Amino acid sequence: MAIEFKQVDFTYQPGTPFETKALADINVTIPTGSYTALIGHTGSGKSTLLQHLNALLKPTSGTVLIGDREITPATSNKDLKSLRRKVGIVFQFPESQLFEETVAKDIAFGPQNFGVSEADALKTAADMLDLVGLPATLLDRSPFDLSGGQMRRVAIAGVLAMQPQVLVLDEPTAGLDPQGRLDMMEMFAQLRHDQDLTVVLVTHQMDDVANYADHVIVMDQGRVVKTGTPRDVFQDPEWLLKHQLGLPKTTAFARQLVQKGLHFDQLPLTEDELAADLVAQLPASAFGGGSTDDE
Ligand SMILES: Nc1ncnc2c1ncn2[C@@H]1O[C@H](COP(=O)(O)OP(=O)(O)OP(=O)(O)O)[C@@H](O)[C@H]1O
Repeated sequence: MAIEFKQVDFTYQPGTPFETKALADINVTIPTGSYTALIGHTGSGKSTLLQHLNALLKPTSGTVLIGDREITPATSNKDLKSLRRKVGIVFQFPESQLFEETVAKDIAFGPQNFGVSEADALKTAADMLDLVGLPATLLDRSPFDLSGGQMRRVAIAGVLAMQPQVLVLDEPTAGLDPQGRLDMMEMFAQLRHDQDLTVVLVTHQMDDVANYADHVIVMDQGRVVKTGTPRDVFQDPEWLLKHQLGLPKTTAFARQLVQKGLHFDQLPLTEDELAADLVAQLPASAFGGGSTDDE
């Protein structure tokens, strides 16, 4: 399901001394099936834009097209339920929203709220727990007895239980250890593939953008200042610096190598790309033990 912003402005607390224009003239599309990363310096408007993806916020002016639904300043708050099902948002630290006695009940809460029978919702809960890589033995446990990473997966299972078409992730790996981060990012890639999801990821982790996204939206001071593939966005380090953004670690390392005289046709984005580029530049003699031609 595609989401399109047309000339969207958003102002917090208009007409008060606290009035803040958070979005200005946003014209951007999140294509169906894309893995879109939304990046930008703190305060650039990412969270505000994210809340427009399922009409938690409505534009002050302009239009957001979410699938076939058109959201304008005049859209009523009624009748947004089906939209909220289609676009599932995993907010930062979603585990803080767990509240039920058992893992099963927590995951089943959303579907039951939408009229699914208890038996069917509990069946869905079991399926979703499996989908997020947790064992069925956890179903009857209290969510509060789980590890932080497991709690987060349960919270994500609760969002997936609504069978969204678009999964929106707001800094989903914040606070996890490196292995936990990697596992979580791999899980989203797998879910996207298996569930045919459109994914929107808000992140400050440029490595994740390079490794997983295929479309990037860059924001600065409430405006979209660039859209493109990760390769488009990360080819101009000076431009990124100007917008207070960094490079993926691999790209930053490749840049150091360029300063020491190596050449890359394009700066590599991932470890695999860097390794392949370096190997291609090394002389055959660097590969010890392979050749017996001279003997
Ligand atoms: N509830 C609010 N009331 C008034 N102003 C707000 C509110 N929420 C955000 N803002 C302001 O809107 C602007 C955009 O904030 P937003 O949270 O969307 O940025 P962000 O890019 O998500 O930042 P971060 O990376 O720190 O999460 C900022 O100037 C912020 O101070």
